[in-house]
Amino acid sequence: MKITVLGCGALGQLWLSALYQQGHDVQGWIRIPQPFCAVNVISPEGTAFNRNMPTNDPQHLAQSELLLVTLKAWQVSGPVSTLMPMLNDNCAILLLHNGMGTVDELPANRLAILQGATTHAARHEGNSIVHVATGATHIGPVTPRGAALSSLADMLHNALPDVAWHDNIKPSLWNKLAVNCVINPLTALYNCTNGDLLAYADQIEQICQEVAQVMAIEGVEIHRESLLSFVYQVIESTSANHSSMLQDIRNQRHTEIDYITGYLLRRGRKFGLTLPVNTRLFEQIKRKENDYERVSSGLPGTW
Ligand SMILES: NC(=O)C1=CN([C@@H]2O[C@H](COP(=O)(O)OP(=O)(O)OC[C@H]3O[C@@H](n4cnc5c(N)ncnc54)[C@H](OP(=O)(O)O)[C@@H]3O)[C@@H](O)[C@H]2O)C=CC1
Ligand SMILES: CC(C)(CO)C(=O)C(=O)O
Repeated sequence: MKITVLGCGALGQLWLSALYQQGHDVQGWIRIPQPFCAVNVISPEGTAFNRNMPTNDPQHLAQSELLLVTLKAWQVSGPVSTLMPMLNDNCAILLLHNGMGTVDELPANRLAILQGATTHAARHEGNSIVHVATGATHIGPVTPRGAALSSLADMLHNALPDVAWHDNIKPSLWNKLAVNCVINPLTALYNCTNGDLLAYADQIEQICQEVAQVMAIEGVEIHRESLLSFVYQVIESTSANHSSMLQDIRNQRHTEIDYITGYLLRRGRKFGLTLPVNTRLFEQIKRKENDYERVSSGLPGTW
């Protein structure tokens, strides 16, 4: 299959190497137009994949059957909107990122758009991407034309297992959002590993209670206790992790809070819910983010 992977960071390189090794005709799409990028991936078993892969070929993009988007949530709408007019009518777009709400930012279109959530873990180490842990990727349609594309899950599964297809992807995305609403802001505020969050049971329960309220109104069937136990399961299975938000804050990078807690608050507000616990967490993370973003933009600290 002809595929373009937009965003050649940790997840992007993982997919580029896996799809290439499965025999697919794959290119990357990077910010700086250049004809290739180095893809260096170290598998969980320690095997290295090192290869220069083609990038930014407009003809390859126009013929692609899949645009796999592995950008951070806040990076998605700009480049995807720019590339959309260059895609053919039968090209599917698969958004693979933490958080929700990016699909609402895209211009009106008739394309097949899918979204997914993954539990694979990969991180940058020097010039390489270390595939720290294998996991599962859940994908499904977020526009009507995506509904017929379950065969994509099989193709992706053969490259980087496990991949599961869901006719209704909403519950998987909301469950992942719940996990991120708990783990990401709390670890960033307490500057701790995911496992250390076991000491904050009351706060975890309050966050989950508010998320469950919004999920119920969104029509996602959920029991408060099972959501809580799912969140604890992830805390335990990723206990040694430093969450992506903690890493973003430590490295003074823009976080995904607007698409995690921010998305929850926007959906809650639509239904008249105030969600005080998540609102406070959102404000605390934005304050941290604003501190360094204001400094780097050269703006004064107060206005
Ligand atoms: N890594 C992981 O283990 C997991 C990640 N996720 C989620 O997946 C998403 C991607 O994460 P991850 O791969 O770690 O992130 P990375 O930051 O490693 O990758 C994003 C890549 O996109 C590039 N990029 C940014 N803007 C553009 C643009 N306009 N055009 C082309 N490329 C661009 C970035 O380049 P540059 O660096 O130059 O900005 C970077 O290489 C996030 O939502 C993350 O939360 C989910 C589960 C696990
Ligand atoms: C599941 C979790 C919390 C793992 O660290 C994650 O998705 C992240 O760090 O962004």
